[in-house]
Amino acid sequence: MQVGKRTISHLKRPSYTYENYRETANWLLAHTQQRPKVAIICGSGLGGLADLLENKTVFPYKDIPHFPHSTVEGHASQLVFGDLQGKQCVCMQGRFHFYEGYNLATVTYPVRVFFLLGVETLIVTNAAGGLNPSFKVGDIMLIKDHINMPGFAGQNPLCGPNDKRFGVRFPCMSDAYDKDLSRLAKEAAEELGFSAFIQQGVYCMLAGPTFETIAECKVLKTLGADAVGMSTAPEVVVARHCGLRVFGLSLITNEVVTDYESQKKANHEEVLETTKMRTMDLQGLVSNLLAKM
Ligand SMILES: O=P(O)(O)O[C@H]1O[C@H](CO)[C@@H](O)[C@H]1O
Ligand code: HPA
Repeated sequence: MQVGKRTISHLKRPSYTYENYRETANWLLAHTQQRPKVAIICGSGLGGLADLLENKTVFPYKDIPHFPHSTVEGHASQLVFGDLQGKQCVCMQGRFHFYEGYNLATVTYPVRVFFLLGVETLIVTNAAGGLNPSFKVGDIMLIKDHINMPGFAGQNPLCGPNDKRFGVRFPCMSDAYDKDLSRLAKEAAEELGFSAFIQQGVYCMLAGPTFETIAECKVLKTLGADAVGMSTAPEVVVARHCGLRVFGLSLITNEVVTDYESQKKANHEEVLETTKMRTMDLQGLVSNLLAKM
């Protein structure tokens, strides 16, 4: 991991002020004519989604005031503005993870900036391990709900003083994932002939960076999780706090290991390989969803 001055200041940073978010948003508004209503966060290996955009303006994260940057392979570090299906969008090519050493205020920093840019809908994507035995590698799971496991242990991005300019102290999370958007995505997938590999289910976030033990996978299954990853929940919590509509999808990049006799081992290379196989399909799905929104 790079230990440049900038990285260290982000790791240590306890929180941000409203003015920090505002400065970032104002800087972006001054540097692009685009006024996005939709933001897309690309998961590991899923940065190709930004290729969908037309009339692009690209900002490396390092040039954007207060913006963190990604340290994980499969995550470029740039914010891409552009049009998709006639809608102005902003796409994060590279997200931030708790396991990188960032606190959750940093992990979720872009989401509040999007809110201040006028974004109304957040599309989150991730690579995830399949827990549900009926899931196959390469399936796309529309996220119905999540289990924010770090939240159980006190790591919720909304811990700390509440700024009412973003949202209420105790936000509801029983409606985290927008049902209408999910229905539209299902329709979009059916039209594209994707029904054979579309699933719906519950995403469980663990802190990472270790992949799960066999016993942990067994626990997650009994908790009702269908897929497991190391992201997404904090971004969704912060998005819902400030009133953004959320649609999420997980690409099932690997089957988790639940058998002590198995020789299989989870690894990031397999994760990235699977994302390559489904890149075009994911682009088609997101594009068709945007057309319906
Ligand atoms: O959630 P995204 O960013 O898609 O990445 C997933 O893939 C990586 C592990 O291979 C972890 O970062 C996990 O969270
Ligand atoms: N576990 C956790 N995170 C992941 C996995 C997994 O199996 N696959 C991709 N991200």
